[in-house]
Amino acid sequence: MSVRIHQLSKDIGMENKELIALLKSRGFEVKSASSTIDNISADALREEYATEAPEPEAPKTEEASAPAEPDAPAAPKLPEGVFVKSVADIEREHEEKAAKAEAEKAAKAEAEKAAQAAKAPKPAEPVKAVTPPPAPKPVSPAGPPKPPAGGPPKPPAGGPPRPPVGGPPKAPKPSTAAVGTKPPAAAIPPQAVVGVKPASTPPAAAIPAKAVVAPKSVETPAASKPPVAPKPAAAKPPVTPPTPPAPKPAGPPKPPAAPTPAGPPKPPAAAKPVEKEAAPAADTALPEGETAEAPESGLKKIHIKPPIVVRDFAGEIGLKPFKLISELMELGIFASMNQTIEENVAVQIATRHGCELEIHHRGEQNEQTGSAKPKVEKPDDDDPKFLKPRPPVVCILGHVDHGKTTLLDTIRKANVVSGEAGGITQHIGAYQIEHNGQKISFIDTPGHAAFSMMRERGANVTDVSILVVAADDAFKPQTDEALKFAKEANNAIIVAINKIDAKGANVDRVKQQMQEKGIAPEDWGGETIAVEVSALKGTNIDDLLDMILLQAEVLELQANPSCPASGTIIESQVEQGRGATATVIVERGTLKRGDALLCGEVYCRVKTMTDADGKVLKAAPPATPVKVTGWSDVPASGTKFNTEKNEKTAKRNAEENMQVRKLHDAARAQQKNSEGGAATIDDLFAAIENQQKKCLRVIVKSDVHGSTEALVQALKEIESTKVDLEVISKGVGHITKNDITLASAGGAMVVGFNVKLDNGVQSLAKHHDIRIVQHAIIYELIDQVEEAMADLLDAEYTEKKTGAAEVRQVFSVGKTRNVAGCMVTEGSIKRNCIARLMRGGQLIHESKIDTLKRFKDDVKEVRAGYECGINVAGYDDYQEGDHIECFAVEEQRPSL
Ligand SMILES: Nc1nc2c(ncn2[C@@H]2O[C@H](COP(=O)(O)OP(=O)(O)OP(=O)(O)O)[C@@H](O)[C@H]2O)c(=O)[nH]1
Repeated sequence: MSVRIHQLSKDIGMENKELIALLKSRGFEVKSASSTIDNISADALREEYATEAPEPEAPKTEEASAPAEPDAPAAPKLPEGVFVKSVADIEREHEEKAAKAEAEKAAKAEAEKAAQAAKAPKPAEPVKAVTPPPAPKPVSPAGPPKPPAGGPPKPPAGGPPRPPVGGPPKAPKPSTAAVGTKPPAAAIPPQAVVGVKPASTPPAAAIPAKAVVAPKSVETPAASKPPVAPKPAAAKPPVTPPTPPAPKPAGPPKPPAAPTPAGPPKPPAAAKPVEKEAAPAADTALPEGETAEAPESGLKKIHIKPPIVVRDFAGEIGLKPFKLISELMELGIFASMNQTIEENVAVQIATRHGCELEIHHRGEQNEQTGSAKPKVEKPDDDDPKFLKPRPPVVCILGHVDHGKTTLLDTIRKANVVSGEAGGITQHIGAYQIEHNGQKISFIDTPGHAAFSMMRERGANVTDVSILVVAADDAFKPQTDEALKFAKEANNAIIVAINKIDAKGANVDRVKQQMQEKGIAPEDWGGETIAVEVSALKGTNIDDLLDMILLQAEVLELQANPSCPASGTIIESQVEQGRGATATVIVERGTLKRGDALLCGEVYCRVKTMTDADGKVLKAAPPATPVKVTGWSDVPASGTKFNTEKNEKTAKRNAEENMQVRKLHDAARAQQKNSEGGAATIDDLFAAIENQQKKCLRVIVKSDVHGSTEALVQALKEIESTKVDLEVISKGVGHITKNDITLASAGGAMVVGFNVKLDNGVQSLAKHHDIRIVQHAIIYELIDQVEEAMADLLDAEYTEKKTGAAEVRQVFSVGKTRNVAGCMVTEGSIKRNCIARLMRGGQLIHESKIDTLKRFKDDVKEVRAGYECGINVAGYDDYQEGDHIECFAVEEQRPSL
């Protein structure tokens, strides 16, 4: 809506020209009386001139009616726009100015303070609170307040300050009101006020606000002018004092929608407590629109636990996995959704997406947040007050056939030896016995060299090592090795000098060797307990047990039986109908049925627990060996296990461990590849040579995990410069059809130790021409594998000199043929054997002997010391003194 100039000039009682000039001076683009200006500006002008117009009449209406007023006639003579101020007006103006100056000061000071809080106190209130200064006339809250001049973009009132026209009434301006309400004015930072709606009609709101903002509001016409009443007001004095807004302060306060810093003031909070409120607001309360989440860093915290899998990580930082993958590619990292990424890469990506990454490693406690994975065991698990005495764990070590199993058998009063293939122990056994009311746990370890790893493992989980030395054989290499393990494991050592009943037993020799090896026996002045026993006859077995308990007492063996169980896998295998089983030693806590265990990449929910005699146990306290079923796979012997919260957690952690391992494998492979790139020429030749080498590929299957390990180790130790051995797969359990399929694909043979064949395996192997070697004795098996390796080599042939003859005379036979008359000087000459004719040490001809005669008869063989006639095929130019040497070619088995 717009208003034409001529209409407006009528309304405000001004000449068109004058109005046009005025408007031009105020920046309006008006040319003629038919030009228009916007309604708001027009209203502002009306208001302005309506305020001024009544001035002359202001001095009381009643008086105005008095005709005899001496000065009255003079008034009209004054030039337009000029008015005369009364003394009171002038005084009031001075007061206002002073007050305003004060207000400005205070406003500045407080505005600075409040600027930070930047929160808009309620602007409406000041207006409301203001009692208009000497309102010259009774005011009728005539008409709705008009939209402010300051509201529209072109505030017509914003022009140069207009000289007061209307006289005194001009004073009651909002600015004055603002002065009167210092505190609010001060508290309101400029920005906060901008856009603030006044208490009256929403659009008009800016007026009081502006008045407050601009201390010079007295001179800011539009802003400072009170809203003008509609037309009629122009002629009459009904000045609209600032009060009008007051009645409507509660009017539609703007919805606090605009959450900009300059957002609307809060309607109620308003005026008075502004100062009080403003200050604390700066510290604590955040302005609306800002979330409490905006910390100083502005980063969202993410807690994550490695391995960092791409898909999970994408979810955490709110990215689509494919987006994350492409970002990783930008960084030169090629990872699929299920692969893991390095921590530093994750941190980099997280930061890029406004997140702060906090990585909690396994077992690491987050001290700050406490949000890391809860510890499996209480920190006070090893607090002395929880510790209770526990049985000793004893291992029996020694050279093969020195009587370890017999000793254990005697101790257990059970015949274990007879059940063993080849009479040797080939896998670890763990048992518990009771002696004098006290328990002792035993671990039996194999003595064969191939099982040194298992022996080492046996020594590492035990407290006491019994070193069995046969009195008739004394210390052997494996005895020394066992001693080394026992020392390294920091075990107490007891030497059992066994077979004292045997013929040739020499206890002193053993003791002598003990002294030489730094474990002098007690009766020789040393500190090592040595017990002379006969495992076979049971001699001194009780003494040995007494000594074990004595050692245990000295060691003060204790453990907390109340905490979650943890321990070590002694041996593991796959058993028909039971799946993966493992013999474990509980080291801390009590293992119970239903417990969830984590062991590297394998987890378990304990299904059954049995002791060495097959007795089912419900709980296994510290130092108890038990066989556990319920494993997800065969756990590796020698690895530690611990109890997890539940099966789900155990499974998840096992999967994580697997991820980590795969990551490491990949990294290692990558490193290997990169190292390969820097090969020297020598490496290249070595590689070519290796390629020319034959290679026997094998799949190893064995009854228990430890035996598989031992067998693989033994196979790798087979030395050969001609054939390599590569184990392409190893496992526990019977030989299956899968093994044959794998062997067929990989060109391998299957090596089975102490295992049987599944149904149909034999025929499948025949069909695929796969060789299977199996044996229950490890060294027999190793021999067979060596043979298989040698079979890959080409046959070797050797020549053996079988005889020699010297040519004494040359005879002609027929017209063209000659025969050498010879004396056999060495061995024998056979027909058809390979012969070399040598002359003066030089080879003249090599061929077969096709004619061998004794006198006139053809013979097959002529021995040394006899004469004979010889013809070497394809040659007849013999000379006296030539030598004929005969050879036999023998095929020899290739050696490794
Ligand atoms: N005379 C005599 N023979 C014994 C004694 N102890 C064991 N033997 C015999 O020694 C042989 C080997 O006994 P094992 O108990 O199998 O020996 P080992 O040390 O367990 O052997 P590996 O299991 O192969 O390490 C068996 O024939 C036993 O009968 C003993 O005290 N006296």
